[in-house]
Amino acid sequence: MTDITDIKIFDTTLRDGEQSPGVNLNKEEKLEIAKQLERLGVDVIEAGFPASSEGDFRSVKLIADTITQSTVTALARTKKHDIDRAYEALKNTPNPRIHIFLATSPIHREFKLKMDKQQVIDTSVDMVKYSKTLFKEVEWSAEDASRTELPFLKEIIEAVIEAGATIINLPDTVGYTTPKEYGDMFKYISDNVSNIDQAILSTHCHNDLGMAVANSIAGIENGATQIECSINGIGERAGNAALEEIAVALHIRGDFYPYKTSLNLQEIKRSSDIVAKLTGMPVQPNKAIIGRNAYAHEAGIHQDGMLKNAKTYEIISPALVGVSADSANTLFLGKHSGRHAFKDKVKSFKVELNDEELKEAFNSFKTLTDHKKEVTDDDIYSIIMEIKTDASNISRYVLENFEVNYEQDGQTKASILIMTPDQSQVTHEVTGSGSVEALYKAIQEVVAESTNLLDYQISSVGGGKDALAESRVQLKINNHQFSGRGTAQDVLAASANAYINAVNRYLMSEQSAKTIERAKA
Ligand SMILES: CC(=O)SCCNC(=O)CCNC(=O)[C@H](O)C(C)(C)COP(=O)(O)OP(=O)(O)OC[C@H]1O[C@@H](n2cnc3c(N)ncnc32)[C@H](O)[C@@H]1OP(=O)(O)O
Ligand SMILES: CC(C)C(=O)C(=O)O
Ligand SMILES: [Mg+2]
Repeated sequence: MTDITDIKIFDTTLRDGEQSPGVNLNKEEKLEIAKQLERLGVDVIEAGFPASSEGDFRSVKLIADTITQSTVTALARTKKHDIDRAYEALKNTPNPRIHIFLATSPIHREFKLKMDKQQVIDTSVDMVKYSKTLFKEVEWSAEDASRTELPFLKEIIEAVIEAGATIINLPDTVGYTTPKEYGDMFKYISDNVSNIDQAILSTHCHNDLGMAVANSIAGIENGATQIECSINGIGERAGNAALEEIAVALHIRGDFYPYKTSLNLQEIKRSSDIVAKLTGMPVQPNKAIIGRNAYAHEAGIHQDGMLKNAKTYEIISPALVGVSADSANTLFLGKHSGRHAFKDKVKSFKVELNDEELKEAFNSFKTLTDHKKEVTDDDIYSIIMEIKTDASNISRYVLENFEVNYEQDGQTKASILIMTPDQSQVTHEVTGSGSVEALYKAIQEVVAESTNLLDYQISSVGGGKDALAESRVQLKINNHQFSGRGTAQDVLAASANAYINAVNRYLMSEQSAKTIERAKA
């Protein structure tokens, strides 16, 4: 019988994933994702890059102070300052790891770093040694490893292991490699690096040519025992290898692949949902494992086969990854439901709400039942996430009321009543050429910040004609980009909430920057 190898899952949703253009998570959002990653059972959570900003430092620290099961790691350049910031952020977590990187390929050495081979080796060795004075676990990454000369890669890996690195990551930074080529690189390193038994090898693949998952699997077939990946495959440019695809491929093809992970596959759908919601990056319908259509059968011949035996066309049971068979509720929640049933439902999401939050969630749920016949799991999860990541502890704008009078051939009138951060109530009326346009103009003219709408999206959450509307916006506020999201029964209310949410997220970041300044002073 073939031995089964344990594969460690290193999740980089909160670091490389957050490098996706347009994604900007605040610390409350990052913490919610980190808690879900822990429930999913990932071995390592890469929480961020503390030296990159004060905000990221605080997010990594909050995660490190909270997470107890998974290893928490943070990225650092080969610079003492970056390593010190990572140490400060990670020092309270039970299982800390530093992740330092330096590019090794000729093109990065020559044009970006302006270093020769020896300088790249010396800098890496010095910084691994320095890291070792602060951390037991030191991961070193050879950025752009897949375009690096193999003999040089062998030489530098031997040197950093000698200096104390315990994990060696060989990224395909630009998504250029192929499964055969990437696998061969791991084989070469496993066969030729004299001290490789003192470190574990790791993959980190990008999806520019659509081969990130295949490349990662080729890596483990040739000696790697850690895979770096992200939920929904988000990440720089075309993204990283998708965690859910790797996890389910190894599970479903366990007859072929002798590997196992410690992931709780049932948590995959929920992890995907929370990341899509909080990053504002929806999942494409035909995305493997978690797309809306991944378990839908449309063609008559397929439906006929499914009815006769589901295995004719279905290789993955939706329940395996936490997609309920009909995506409907087993416990129907509606107008006549009470607190107990609601609390029970919240419990099933494994999200903790304190009494105050539970009360607020129940009230929002009850309001929703006045408008919606059936409240779905997605609706309730949206309500919970709105509350968990709310900025209500800061001075902010609250849209108290609005009215829009749409005229097909004329000008649409919008009037709003807003509570401003200094607690004054302001009413304002404008005309515009459409409902959303008029509403946004009214808000824009009331808020003190200079805002400019860059992107606007509206979609439905859950199914049915009375589904909740979810809106996402990107605003430019005082020269910074902020995203906002809003959920409501009505599309205009969702749109208005999204706009206000983006402005409040801006205020929140301003207020926390001021708190940091004050703390420093
Ligand atoms: C492949 C990856 O995903 S790597 C991670 C990428 N992630 C990010 O860059 C997100 C966060 N980054 C940031 O916030 C900023 O880039 C910072 C704070 C890290 C640095 O900002 P700045 O000091 O303004 O530098 P900038 O980003 O313009 O340039 C990067 C500098 O780091 C150097 N550098 C790049 N990689 C490394 C490294 N691994 N070790 C040491 N120095 C490095 C570059 O050569 C350049 O140096 P130079 O200023 O001497 O030319
Ligand atoms: C920092 C490293 C690990 C990276 O993200 C890459 O090379 O893609
Ligand atoms: Mg990367």
